[in-house]
Amino acid sequence: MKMISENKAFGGRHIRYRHRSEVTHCDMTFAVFLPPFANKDNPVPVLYWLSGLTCTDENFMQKAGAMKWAADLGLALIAPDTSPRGEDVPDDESGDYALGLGAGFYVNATEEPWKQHYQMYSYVTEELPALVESALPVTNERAISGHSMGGHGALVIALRQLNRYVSVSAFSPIANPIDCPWGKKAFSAYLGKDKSGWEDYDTSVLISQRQHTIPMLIEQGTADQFLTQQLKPERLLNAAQRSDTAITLNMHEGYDHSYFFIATFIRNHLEFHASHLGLI
Ligand SMILES: N[C@@H](CCC(=O)N[C@@H](CSC=O)C(=O)NCC(=O)O)C(=O)O
Repeated sequence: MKMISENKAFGGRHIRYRHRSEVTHCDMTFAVFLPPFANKDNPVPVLYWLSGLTCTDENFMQKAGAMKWAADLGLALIAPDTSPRGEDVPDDESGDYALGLGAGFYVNATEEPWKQHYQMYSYVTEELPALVESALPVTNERAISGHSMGGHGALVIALRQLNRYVSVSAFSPIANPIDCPWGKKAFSAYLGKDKSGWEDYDTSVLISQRQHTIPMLIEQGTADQFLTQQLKPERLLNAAQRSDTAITLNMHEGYDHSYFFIATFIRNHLEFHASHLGLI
């Protein structure tokens, strides 16, 4: 694991690393924020943040305003990239930002030409935590959150990886990817035309299948340009009602899909996770 940059921030450290991934078969970059006083004698719990379409590890750290609150709470932040990258890594030939580079959708692709590199589910749930927990002053107490495509990823991962995450939250998640244009295009490419495997990566389906007990917090702006065509948050409420699962979905008048919305409410989410991680 090679350090790319290190900057002091809010008394802690923002560091970017690059490493060879055995899972995605390419070099991967991720960012970490370590709060003040995190060291090998005092490892701290982690919030994993999954970003949305077109993002890298940088968007969240630079735009969300999360580091100040993470410093105060004693919480580490880890922000992986949103897809594999590199000369050998395929991209969408038409240049659609919702497929290929920056659009890994946190699935393990089964189809050519994607499957050699696009293994983001395994990367985020297995390889990256193992790496950071062995190399950095963090514990295996984990929470997970994300935005849009990353909100979808965070929810799916928390619902499938029982006991690996104590809490999950999301901003403007793609709630039912098997039934929206972004999700249908990505899942067709990565998972194939046979839709039987798609439901394993769909939050609304996973919630509807059985009662879930993991604490779940979701924010959604009413002025989000992707609200009705791509995100469909009402599907989460319908699914939760079917399985008697408790979720909190806060609708916010006038907020859009941007990081301005995330920055407005990120403190609540960090405190939500910190409370479940035993920090407050
Ligand atoms: N550039 C596109 C819009 C892409 C976009 O809005 N990306 C969002 C995530 S969308 C769902 O996953 C994002 O987080 N962008 C990065 C940022 O820093 O804002 C367009 O032109 O419409």
